[in-house]
Amino acid sequence: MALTGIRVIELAGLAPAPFCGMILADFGASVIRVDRTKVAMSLDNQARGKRSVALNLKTPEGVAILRKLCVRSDVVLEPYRKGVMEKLGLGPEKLLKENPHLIYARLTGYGQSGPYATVAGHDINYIAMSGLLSRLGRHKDKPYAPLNLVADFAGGGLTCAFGIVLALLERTRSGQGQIIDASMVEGAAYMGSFVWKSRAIGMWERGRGQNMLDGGAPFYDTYQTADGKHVAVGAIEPQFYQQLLRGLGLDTADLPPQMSFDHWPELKRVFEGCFATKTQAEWTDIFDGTDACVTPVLSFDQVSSHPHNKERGSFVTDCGEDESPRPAPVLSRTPADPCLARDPRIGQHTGEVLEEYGFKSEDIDNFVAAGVIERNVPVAKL
Ligand SMILES: C[C@H](CCC[C@H](C)C(=O)SCCNC(=O)CCNC(=O)[C@H](O)C(C)(C)COP(=O)(O)OP(=O)(O)OC[C@H]1O[C@@H](n2cnc3c(N)ncnc32)[C@H](O)[C@@H]1OP(=O)(O)O)[C@H]1CC[C@H]2[C@@H]3[C@H](O)C[C@@H]4C[C@H](O)CC[C@]4(C)[C@H]3C[C@H](O)[C@]12C
Repeated sequence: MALTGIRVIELAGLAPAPFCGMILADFGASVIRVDRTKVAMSLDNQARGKRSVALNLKTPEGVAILRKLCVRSDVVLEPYRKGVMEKLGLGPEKLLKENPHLIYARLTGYGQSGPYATVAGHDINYIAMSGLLSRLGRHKDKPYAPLNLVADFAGGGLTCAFGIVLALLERTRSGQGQIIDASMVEGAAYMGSFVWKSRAIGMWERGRGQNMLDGGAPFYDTYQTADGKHVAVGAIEPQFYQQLLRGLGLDTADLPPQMSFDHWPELKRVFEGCFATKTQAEWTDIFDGTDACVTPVLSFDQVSSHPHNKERGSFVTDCGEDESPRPAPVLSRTPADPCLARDPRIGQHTGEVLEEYGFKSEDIDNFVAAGVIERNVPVAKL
């Protein structure tokens, strides 16, 4: 796999950093998640392929152990509020001095500087601060956050993983590590570059929910079908729009022009009436194989058995029968090979990892006795 041989230390966080760690693990990195001790249950549901070490960083021994892990690693990924790592004696200056090759990734909401740097926040706050949230939502409705996808995962976890891969690539030339300041506000804003830059051509001149790609246009929206399900319509280009009208049994001559903003509400009502006459499956039969850009809105239950996704193997099932998306994109020679074993328990790999990093077994036993680390070895079922 592309990242085989790369050693990553991920400090356990809420959602964005776990996703970043999972991406790296999916593509072959050895990812060790450092969990707190005395925790009943992991919050990490993106733990695929990771190992867990339970370490009390509020002890000097715990800090020393982490430093030793970082000396022999390529990447450390930290998801805490600005200043937390420095307070623990684990700041980047110190760790990079001990290991100049280390890539020190800091994944936060507001970044490492500025008046908000130390303030708590979540995805919705970060997309609000990026400007994007002001553009998301329906006409005459309040701004609406699309799950916690934009900042936490696209602007956060994925962007940070990209930064790590860039730094690893650059390190092959310079031999040096570096610090990555991954702010979810900036990651989300950057992901929104198309929106920013297409303002110049008037794409967002109208209010929220009244533009072509934000639910304003009748040819770029979802519609309810006769069985209460939905279809998604994305027929932007005139030649595809014509195919949409053909499938709906509508005649261009009876309708206002596609790009007449003032007629969009009226045209939407026409489309709503049409789509309400047949079931989702019936519309799928009509539109499948055409360029009308109409697709069923699939539920999580339906998605892996759709013939297209099924043929490509777009979803994987783990040993607990849980389905999830396979890693993307697909690399031809070195594709990801996601681990299908059960997620690690907190501290499941403490002993194994510490031995791998050169700790003696008697020292490991002493750390356990002192409450610096925890081992949680699963009991074999007979
Ligand atoms: C799925 C839910 C997650 C939702 C995601 C949400 C929408 C997001 O947007 S996540 C993005 C959040 N923002 C960031 O990550 C930005 C950067 N980070 C921060 O700004 C902050 O970390 C913070 C604001 C997120 C949290 O601040 P906090 O004050 O808590 O922490 P910090 O200041 O960073 O300091 C950390 C301290 O911890 C110490 N530490 C760290 N490691 C160790 C260690 N190994 N040993 C000892 N100490 C350690 C460190 O030193 C710091 O100490 P100090 O403070 O003294 O300096 C999930 C959200 C809630 C979940 C549910 C909930 O938990 C209840 C259930 C629990 C159960 O177990 C499972 C089911 C739950 C229902 C659970 C389910 C889901 O997981 C959630 C809903």
